Amino acid sequence: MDTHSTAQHPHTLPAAPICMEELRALCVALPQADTNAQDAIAAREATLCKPAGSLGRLEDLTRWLGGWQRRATPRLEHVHVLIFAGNHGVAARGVSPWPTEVTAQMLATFAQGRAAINQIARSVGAELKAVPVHALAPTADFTTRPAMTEAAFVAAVATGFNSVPAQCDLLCLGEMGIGNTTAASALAAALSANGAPDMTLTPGQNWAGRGTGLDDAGLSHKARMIDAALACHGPALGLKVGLEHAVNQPVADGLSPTSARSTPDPLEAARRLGGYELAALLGATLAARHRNIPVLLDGFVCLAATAPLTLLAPGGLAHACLSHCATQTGQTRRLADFLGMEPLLGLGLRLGEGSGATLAVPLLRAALACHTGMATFEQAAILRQT
Ligand SMILES: O=C(O)c1ccc[n+]([C@@H]2O[C@H](COP(=O)([O-])O)[C@@H](O)[C@H]2O)c1
Ligand SMILES: Cc1cc2nc[nH]c2cc1C
Repeated sequence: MDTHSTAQHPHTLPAAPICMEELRALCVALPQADTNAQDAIAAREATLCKPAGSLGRLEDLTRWLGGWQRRATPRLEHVHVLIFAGNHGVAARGVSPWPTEVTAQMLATFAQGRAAINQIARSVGAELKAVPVHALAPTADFTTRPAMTEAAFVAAVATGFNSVPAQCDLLCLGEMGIGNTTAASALAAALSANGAPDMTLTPGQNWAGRGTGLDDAGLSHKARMIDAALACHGPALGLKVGLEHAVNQPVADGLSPTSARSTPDPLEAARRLGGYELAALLGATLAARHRNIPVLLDGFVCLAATAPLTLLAPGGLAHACLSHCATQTGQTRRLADFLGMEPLLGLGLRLGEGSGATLAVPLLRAALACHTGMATFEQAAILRQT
């Protein structure tokens, strides 16, 4: 029995979902943070020898860790990095300057311990695992049809769900997949329209970024491909397609723009516009929530992949922190603002692989060290002026 755990969690650990209905049920029946642990942490924080609130977000992070770990004394002994890798049919449309072979080549590099994330994980004392999803077979080109079948989407979610280690104090999530910033952009555009007045989609150019290094012409082409995907799937998702999306694409599932459903479905958006590794990221984040594990999300692709959780249940991503935004004006910032999340780091990071999430681990270790190691005012014999 763990003496630091403040309450027995009432939630039994669910199995991975095997169909959309089970997945949806798991996404809406989420355990909440342990408020007893959070209150105990806040109470101790107030006694520590520093002006109240002077450690800023570090104080919030300790409370966040404890609340989701359900521990008044959180711990960071077992920190894991999980990278999900997948390939994308839309890559055949020239949306990335790199060939899709790079996805498998980087997986081999992770296995050899020679990628950036291997060095970062080692340097912060985290264990790394990279998982190919759907055997790296590409999704369908989502500019003309859904990226995944329901069965393959749910199987990829289950891969992520089942990859979360049983003994884990903090999970850093990352991804690898040539073309996946186009999928993330299309998904972010669709999901953010969920909150827009009248469900109107914003143009692809609002969501397209340079990814792994597109030039200006490549960036415009990528925005057009995102618009094509939105034109194809928007109506079936109940989203209003604007003129900028009208690029003579076939309309998905025989729906016309005027026969749009009135209830948008974030999981259906993820199936149509996402990718296998994005689905696995969703599954891992969902499993972490059901297993009391706080999560660090690595940038834009991870954020877009897991955004359906927030749209399906209020606070669905409350157990997750966004590690970084490369810039203050890019699409990660836009999506973070939409989801009400504030990144921990900047640093101009735009690698992926879980690099930003893992770089944030020392911040959490420092926050925890302050919380557990500092003297109280009483121990330090410090009195406030009266
Ligand atoms: O995380 C980021 O900010 C980020 C920005 C650009 C590219 N990436 C990585 O680059 C790959 C996708 O880029 P692209 O241009 O092929 O869509 C994928 O492996 C991501 O991990 C990652
Ligand atoms: C070389 C390379 C390494 C990566 N790591 C994550 N995404 C990547 C994309 C490329 C192209």
